[in-house]
Amino acid sequence: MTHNAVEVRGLRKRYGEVTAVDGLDLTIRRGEVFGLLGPNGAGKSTTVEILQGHRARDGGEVSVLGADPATAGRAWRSRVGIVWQDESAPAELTVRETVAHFARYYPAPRDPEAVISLVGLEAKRDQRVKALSGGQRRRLDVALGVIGGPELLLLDEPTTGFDPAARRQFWELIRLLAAEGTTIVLTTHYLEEAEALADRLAVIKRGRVVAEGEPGELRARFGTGATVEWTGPDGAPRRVRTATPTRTVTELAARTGGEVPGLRVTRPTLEDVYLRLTGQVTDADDGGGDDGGGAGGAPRTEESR
Ligand SMILES: Nc1ncnc2c1ncn2[C@@H]1O[C@H](COP(=O)(O)OP(=O)(O)OP(=O)(O)O)[C@@H](O)[C@H]1O
Repeated sequence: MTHNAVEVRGLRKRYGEVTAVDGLDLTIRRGEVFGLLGPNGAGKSTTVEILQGHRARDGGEVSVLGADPATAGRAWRSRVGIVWQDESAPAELTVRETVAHFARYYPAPRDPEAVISLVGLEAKRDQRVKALSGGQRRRLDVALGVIGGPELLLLDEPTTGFDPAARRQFWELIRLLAAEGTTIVLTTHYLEEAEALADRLAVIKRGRVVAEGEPGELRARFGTGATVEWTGPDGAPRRVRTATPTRTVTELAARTGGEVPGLRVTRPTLEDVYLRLTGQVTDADDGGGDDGGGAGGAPRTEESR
């Protein structure tokens, strides 16, 4: 019996010639919110579909709530909540009818009215599904994902197409569910979403995990150093990446005899770390190292990587 909600070792999946998942390892603890990040085609949806038991794997070991999703039965299924990318709740039913209808599929469902309130659809409870906005529809999808009272909730890009306010409201909902003890796994392309929600996250590239940890830990591990920018004596912008920004600024200040024009010191964001980890930005793109100096140019810097 494992205390982890999800354990994946050496997972493999091919579609014909395409290797979608290529030896993926993942450990997701009970009670945590876990984010899966990665560029288009990295293998996130395939992985989530395998965890749901909706896609067969070609190799590796998978345990979800202590069972293998490939062979787990109905009782296991009722413990796992799923929010599909394209949910198709019956359009003619009202919100209340839809949630009550889905509740009947589960042995111990949550109270439909409470779930409608939880996802913030009280005001729309008697509205037909077809009359809901995209964001409201997505909330209904989440309501259907949690109506069975799942221990684990799997969400594939839940906030795609949300406006910023709807996204914030959705985050609150995820936090609420997490506070109630639900383990949550979500894929997202929004770095700020991963940072806001995830206790831990994994960055996937070409079907493998290239980094895993707490958002702050990943930033600290892979995003060391800082970028110092200023305006050179010729008026042109200068930029260096350095592990010792204070020293760089002190040297610059000594050189300019006081205020450094246009000075800006920035630390890498999670997005910077992510783009480097997935190879979508290189150090060179990112102003890494000595930029060549020029008149009154860059002070000597220590490379951070
Ligand atoms: N049903 C399928 N048949 C054939 N190839 C597929 C199928 N589903 C996914 N693939 C391929 O497998 C790879 C991984 O796809 P997957 O959808 O898992 O990635 P993803 O990380 O979820 O991408 P996105 O961020 O674009 O949703 C891609 O190259 C994709 O084209």
